[in-house]
Amino acid sequence: MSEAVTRIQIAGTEGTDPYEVLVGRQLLGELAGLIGAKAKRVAVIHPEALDETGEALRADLAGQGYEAVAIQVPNAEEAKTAEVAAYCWKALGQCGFTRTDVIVGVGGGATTDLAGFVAATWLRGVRWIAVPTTVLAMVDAAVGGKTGINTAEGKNLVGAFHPPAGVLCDLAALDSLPVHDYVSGLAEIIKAGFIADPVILDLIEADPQAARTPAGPHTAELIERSIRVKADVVSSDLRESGRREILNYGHTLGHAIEKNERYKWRHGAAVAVGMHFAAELGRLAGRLDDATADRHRSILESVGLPLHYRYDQWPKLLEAMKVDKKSRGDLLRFIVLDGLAKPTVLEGPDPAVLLAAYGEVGQ
Ligand SMILES: NC(=O)c1ccc[n+]([C@@H]2O[C@H](COP(=O)([O-])OP(=O)(O)OC[C@H]3O[C@@H](n4cnc5c(N)ncnc54)[C@H](O)[C@@H]3O)[C@@H](O)[C@H]2O)c1
Ligand SMILES: O=C(O)C(=O)C[C@@H](O)[C@H](O)[C@H](O)COP(=O)(O)O
Ligand SMILES: [Zn+2]
Repeated sequence: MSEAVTRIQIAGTEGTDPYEVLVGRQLLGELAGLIGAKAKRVAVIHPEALDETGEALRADLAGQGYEAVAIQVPNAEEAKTAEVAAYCWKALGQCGFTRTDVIVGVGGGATTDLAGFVAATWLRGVRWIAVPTTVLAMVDAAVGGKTGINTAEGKNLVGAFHPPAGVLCDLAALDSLPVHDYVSGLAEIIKAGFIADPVILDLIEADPQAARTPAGPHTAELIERSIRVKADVVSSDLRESGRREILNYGHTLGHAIEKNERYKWRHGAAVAVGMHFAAELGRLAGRLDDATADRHRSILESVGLPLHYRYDQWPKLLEAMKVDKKSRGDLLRFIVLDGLAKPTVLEGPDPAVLLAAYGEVGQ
């Protein structure tokens, strides 16, 4: 694999600064430049699973003269709570964190969502840098400035648009990722393939088993292509006024499943079921051809992602979907495909069509 560093630009829009997503290895040397000369303090927010990484980063920054603190948070979705955000605010307050100081979020998407949210809210917004360590966080969560936490009522219901100053995707981090988490990230990569870049689908279909590990031949290309899809979308619609909604493909049902599972399912697994549902919905609404709809099942299954969820849970899922951020009043809205790489919005589908689509997913 090439040791070159790829730099992907995100445009600064709507009053925000441009920034870069770097993909490569041994990128931590880039951190000081991103932190900048004005910062005196740096807070490294990391999950329990990465305590050694978090502490090494803290020690390195302290060696460079910063007052560096490490803030350890729970793993995975347990970090995306108001209580954990309050714990982080307390730690920042206790070390006298000011508007020129910088937060570094190191971890998976749950950690970068939390760290970004803490950065967005502390003193009404401080600089932050994302160091994603899962494939999902590299290709999606750490890019684009959506930050947030969950509530009992739903996924990501509290949050802010607050782009990072930079994103460092060190591919070496993926070597320690459990296969279950690696595969979960493939769901967002496959999403990018269906909504915008079908070459992604071809690369995975060429050898689905190889795609399940970071040692696969196309790992860097899959990650970079997915980041480019996201970069293109968020560069033109940071605050989801329109086009950005396509990144929500599979998420309407996916988020409802996550809530129903009390956030114990991995996000990517729930989104995989959600994309299967969206494909069936597109097909039944007369938008999507059979071959592309069937391709969802085959590719998701080939890498080991789930297609199905409990049929008896439909009433609860329908209720949860009503608070999806794409809903307007009582109108449910879904991203579906008019064809491969042709995402569009389906507004207020007939409840019978929704149920029929779930009939293909529920078991
Ligand atoms: N903001 C966005 O635009 C956006 C986009 C997509 C997903 N998300 C969010 O991202 C979250 C999912 O992120 P995820 O799939 O990365 O899961 P995650 O953050 O829950 O991480 C999965 C597990 O892996 C551990 N981990 C992280 N890096 C590791 C490494 N290198 N080695 C070993 N263990 C490691 C974590 O501590 C955790 O236990 C969800 O909350 C989802 O809503 C946000
Ligand atoms: O960046 C976006 O926009 C997305 O929708 C990307 C999704 O993969 C991601 O899970 C996001 O957090 C969902 O956003 P939400 O607004 O539906 O909570
Ligand atoms: Zn997602």
